[in-house]
Amino acid sequence: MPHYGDYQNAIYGAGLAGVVPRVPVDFATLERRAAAALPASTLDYVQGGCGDERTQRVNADAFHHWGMTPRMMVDCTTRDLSVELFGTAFPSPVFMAPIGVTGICTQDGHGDLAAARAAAETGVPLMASTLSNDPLETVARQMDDTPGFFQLYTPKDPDLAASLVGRAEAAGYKAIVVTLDTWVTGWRPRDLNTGNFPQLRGHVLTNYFSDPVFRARLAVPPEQDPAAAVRHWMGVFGKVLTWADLPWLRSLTKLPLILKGICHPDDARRAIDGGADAIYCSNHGGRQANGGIAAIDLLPGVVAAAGDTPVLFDSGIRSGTDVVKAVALGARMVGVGRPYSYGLALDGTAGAAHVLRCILAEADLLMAVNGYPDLAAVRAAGAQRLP
Ligand SMILES: Cc1cc2nc3c(=O)[nH]c(=O)nc-3n(C[C@H](O)[C@H](O)[C@H](O)COP(=O)(O)O)c2cc1C
Ligand SMILES: O=C(O)C(=O)c1ccccc1
Repeated sequence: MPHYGDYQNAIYGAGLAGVVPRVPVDFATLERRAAAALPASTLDYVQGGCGDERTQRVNADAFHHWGMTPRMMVDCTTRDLSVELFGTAFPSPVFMAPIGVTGICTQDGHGDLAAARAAAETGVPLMASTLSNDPLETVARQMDDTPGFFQLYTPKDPDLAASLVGRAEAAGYKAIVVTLDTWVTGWRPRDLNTGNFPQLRGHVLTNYFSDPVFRARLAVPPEQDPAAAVRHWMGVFGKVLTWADLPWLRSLTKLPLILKGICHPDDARRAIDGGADAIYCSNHGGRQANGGIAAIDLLPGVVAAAGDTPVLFDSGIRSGTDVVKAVALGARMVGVGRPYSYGLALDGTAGAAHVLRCILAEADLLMAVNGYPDLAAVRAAGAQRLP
């Protein structure tokens, strides 16, 4: 069982030798440092959100109106953060949420491989986005024994959808995560003010350009006419999914199917009735719709509706404390988004691994201090909504 809190001792020990962390341990400093390191266009895309970014801000701020009560005299010498999902044991509830511009978060353009190596080093699973600078097969190979998930952006071309899912299965991904909330791009003033949308500049489309079905639709290969390939991508990218599509989505794979972007209890029930194996409660980090409710405030309703079906969560996780609160409110697994992108930007694989280790160490030490020896105890303790 990993002792995540030991990372704190490692940092203090290095400090005795005059060595301080290359990447900050807290989110505010991490974001400031990443802002100075990333090209302005990438920073705007990663850091920005929809409208005046109010939903993005409340996602993170809302964690402050949930509080936990410590219990004393509990033997918490070691903490067990492990969870089970679809019969697989994971050492912790933390995973890396899919981030479609991971590729360009590192200077070499291979951020997807760096993130997959961070997964291998930490045991924190990566949900690999359809939008990637390296093919999903190459990304999977970097994960070693850490299970990976494949996030599907469902294209309008059903054969292409089937091809992407088939490739993900063959590459060994353990589940298919279908994102429901991004068939069209939300209104993002930062990117609009600079006229920058990375995909249109040919970034992160490798899974399409390497796909036999996608290639068969083009007059000439993407290598010969990248602009035409990007235009084809624009036409095919975002299918509007309705409940009528769920049987088809379900039929695409025998792998567990996770639906991402579900925030309403009725939608959770309908997804489960339609064969989803897990619900992923998320508002896309406030990037798609503004004027929304903080995702963490919607989680309890989704968890209650989901019953025994596991619920994954992301949107606003900035610390280990946030992870513990999300588990207390019923999340089986908890996704980290922007923070690991910033770790990648500052120090590649090591930077992302460091960000994840800091989050895990804080979660572990919080459980130690609060008298929660495992995640069942966290869940039983719950979190209280503050007035
Ligand atoms: C730059 C960026 C790109 C993203 N790309 C994807 C994607 O390709 N697929 C997807 O399902 N979600 C994508 N998301 C949403 C994340 O999976 C996740 O829901 C969100 O980042 C959580 O919010 P947080 O970053 O504030 O923690 C992206 C998020 C960011 C910040
Ligand atoms: O930037 C995003 O959040 C994202 O996931 C996306 C992907 C493709 C088109 C628009 C948005």
